Amino acid sequence: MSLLAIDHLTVHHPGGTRAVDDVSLTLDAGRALVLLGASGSGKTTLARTVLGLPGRGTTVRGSIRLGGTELLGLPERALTRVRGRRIGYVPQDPSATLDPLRRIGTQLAEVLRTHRLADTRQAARAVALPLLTAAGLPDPERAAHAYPHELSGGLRQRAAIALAIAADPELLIADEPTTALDTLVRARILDLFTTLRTRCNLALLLVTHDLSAAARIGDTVAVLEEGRLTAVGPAQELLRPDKGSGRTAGGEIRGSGNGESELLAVGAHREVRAASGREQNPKPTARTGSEPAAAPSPPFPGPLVASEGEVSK
Ligand SMILES: Nc1ncnc2c1ncn2[C@@H]1O[C@H](COP(=O)(O)OP(=O)(O)OP(=O)(O)O)[C@@H](O)[C@H]1O
Repeated sequence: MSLLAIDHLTVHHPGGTRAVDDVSLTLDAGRALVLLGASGSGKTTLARTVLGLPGRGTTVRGSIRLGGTELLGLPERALTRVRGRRIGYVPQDPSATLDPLRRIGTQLAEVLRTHRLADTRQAARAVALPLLTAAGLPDPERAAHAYPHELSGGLRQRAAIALAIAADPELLIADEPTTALDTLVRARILDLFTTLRTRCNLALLLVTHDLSAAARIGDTVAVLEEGRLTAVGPAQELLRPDKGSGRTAGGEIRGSGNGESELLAVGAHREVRAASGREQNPKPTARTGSEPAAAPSPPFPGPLVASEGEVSK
């Protein structure tokens, strides 16, 4: 049984916009699923619906099961327990989850105590430092004492990731978590997700409009267009440029819609061009001050960006 099973999910926003249209996907423990699509394609609505936060006045149909538990229709109190405890959330802007007025360590301790994973301040502190280390903060003691504004953008996002994984969730949902970061830091944060997923058997649902981020995360990619699932498949297949043509298979693969890595049919090509030198996928680098070194790059053919009007914003 898959950890996450989304079945025939349809979400209407007030006013009638069908943001998610009959989407079925699955995600297993320890695996990654990248939701890739242009602005307005429904990625955030889908991810937030899994979190139980589709938005006021939305109509949701279908099914979302986490480890066999149906999430749709759960009372708010039960959903609150699921969020944080079973599903961790990393937003684009870490200030959405970090309180600017409290130290990082205090915020981590609160999450641990809320979910009854630590009874005392001392116990919470004992867990907080390894969590900050796991999130790649090079000086966890300092980070624990810091207020969010005292950390660089990359380290702040790592602190938000530490908060998201504090309760040892089974699923991590990250919505454009690297969009605000520069290219090098972006690669390192993406590699951190891969490290967490493989070391902690954490399933990752990553929302992005960025093909290079999708390629770096790898595993399975699901392409959304106007709320519909138009392709599902392994990143290596879906994002690989055809030899010499500069196109990917992403536009020509029709997914089965059930999240399995099966490539069923061939249609029109989606044009993709290689990035310029400045956008090159960064190679692993030595530690440079505040940011720890990146993990080795995944075996993808190189940097990719969508052509104008396609999957990039
Ligand atoms: N609260 C809302 N009320 C009405 N319509 C909404 C609301 N939120 C989103 N929408 C609409 O739903 C559709 C999907 O939006 P959504 O934000 O899920 O897409 P997205 O792919 O995440 O885009 P982006 O990358 O720009 O965030 C869009 O047409 C959007 O205008």
